[in-house]
Amino acid sequence: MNFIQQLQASETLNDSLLCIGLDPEPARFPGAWRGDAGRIFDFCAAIVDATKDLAIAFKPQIAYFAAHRAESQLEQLMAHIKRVAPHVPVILDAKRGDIGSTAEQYAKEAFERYQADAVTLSPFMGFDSIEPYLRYPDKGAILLCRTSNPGGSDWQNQRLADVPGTPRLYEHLARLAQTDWNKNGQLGLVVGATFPAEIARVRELAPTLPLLIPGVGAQGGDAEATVKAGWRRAAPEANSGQGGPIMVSSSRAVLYASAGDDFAAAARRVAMDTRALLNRARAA
Ligand SMILES: O=C(O)c1cc(=O)[nH]c(=O)n1[C@@H]1O[C@H](COP(=O)(O)O)[C@@H](O)[C@H]1O
Repeated sequence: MNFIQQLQASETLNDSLLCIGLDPEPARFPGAWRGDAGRIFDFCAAIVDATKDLAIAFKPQIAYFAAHRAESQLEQLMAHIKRVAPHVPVILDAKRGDIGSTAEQYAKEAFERYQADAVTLSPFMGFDSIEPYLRYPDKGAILLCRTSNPGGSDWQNQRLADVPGTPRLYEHLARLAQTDWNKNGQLGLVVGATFPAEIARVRELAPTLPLLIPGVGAQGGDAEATVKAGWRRAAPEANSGQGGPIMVSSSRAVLYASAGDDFAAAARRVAMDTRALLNRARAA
């Protein structure tokens, strides 16, 4: 199964559009684990175990592991997810972007070392910085397009020429990702839940691509507007050009729903509520 097929299967099996972000911060761990970077695996594994029937995908953020010299715990976590939730694809959030020869090493890191099903990438350096990832045709490569942070507007929302009607940078990228760059049909795009109008525009330009949509929960994005803007019912005919999956991602709101020993049960409750909210918007 390639990444898009994995997403379609997990959306159906877990009846979910919710991606759970794994951003472990030892300072926020519960009880006796607080401040203990040696518990990163235990914390994340408990969250995975509590939510594995609720998620379309998991998304570990590599910086939260590397900052604590916890790469071996990330390897352990990836193996754990494959073991207990083989039906839920894993996106390594690394936002890599570099010249081709270095990108080859990053691709190897994501797909061979960590066995990720997809990776997030910064497309700022152009197609040759993306191409090495396309040599793994079953894996997903998800390009930053219209990010959730306020500074996302600094570049991404600029027009390519100072002429009304000229595409904005994020629109140009969405079009390229849907067409010329998508050699093996494995590209996806990141669009922030904090900008629903732009999600709708990206969906117009990239009707079949998977969209990773962070920014609900802690960043205050509108979950309902996000689904309305990005989700389209798949048309019955194959290759109809519609209905790319969406993964609406939340990290802190799920992980730190409780600071107590009931953190995993609390994470499950928030994940259930968020999944239900997204599903109601999908049905509306
Ligand atoms: O690629 C991402 O996942 C990402 C893109 C983006 O535009 N905004 C964004 O917040 N993210 C990531 O999504 C997560 C957001 O976490 P919460 O705000 O806690 O839900 C972090 O790991 C960010 O690095």
